[in-house]
Amino acid sequence: MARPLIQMALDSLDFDQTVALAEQVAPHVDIFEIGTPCIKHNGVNLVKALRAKFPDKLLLVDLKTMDAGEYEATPFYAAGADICTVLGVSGLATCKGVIKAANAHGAEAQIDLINVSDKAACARATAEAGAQIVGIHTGLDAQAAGDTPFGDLNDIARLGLPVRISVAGGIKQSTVQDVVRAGANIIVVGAAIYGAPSPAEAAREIRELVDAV
Ligand SMILES: O=C(CO)[C@H](O)[C@H](O)COP(=O)(O)O
Repeated sequence: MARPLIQMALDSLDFDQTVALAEQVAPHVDIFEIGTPCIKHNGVNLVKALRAKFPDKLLLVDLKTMDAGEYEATPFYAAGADICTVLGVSGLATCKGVIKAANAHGAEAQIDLINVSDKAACARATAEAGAQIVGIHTGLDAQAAGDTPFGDLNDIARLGLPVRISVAGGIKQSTVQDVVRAGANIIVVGAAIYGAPSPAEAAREIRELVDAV
């Protein structure tokens, strides 16, 4: 298996703080995720700024698109996004729109399985439609209620679909190696890095743990 990628979730609303945090953790992560609240607040200009500052990093824009897939995603790919997310609950037509926009830009579409009731069916159908990545995702509100992404990760990994698997939802130092072993190709980390006393140090620890598996 290719080396798992580490994705840093940039979840601040503040433009300058987001860029500053990206600078701190850059040596240790592969993908910068512009989180949903952050992209809603700052828009496409933040994509352009991060693209210009970090030409060698992958950029994921967490649009969580729910409708008008191609129309919504196109300007973000055009601004330099490598990956945009679309909600599996939006339905196949919207997912296909984002996949089409991704393909038109030589980029990738990620299907977020958050709150999808039949995750295996959604993952199968969207993989068949050409999605490159499916995201197992326990959102922040569900985490607060005690949920974790681990069971869903095992279920989806077992399907052996021709997609990369991303996992998000409270991943931290004590769980990151288990998710790598369970088959995650992209490990998303937010609070465990940005909430640490030293985000750079926390990102470095995560990198070491992932690379040691
Ligand atoms: O997409 C998100 C919320 O919808 C977060 O960015 C994602 O869950 C990662 O953050 P954390 O590691 O704090 O859960």
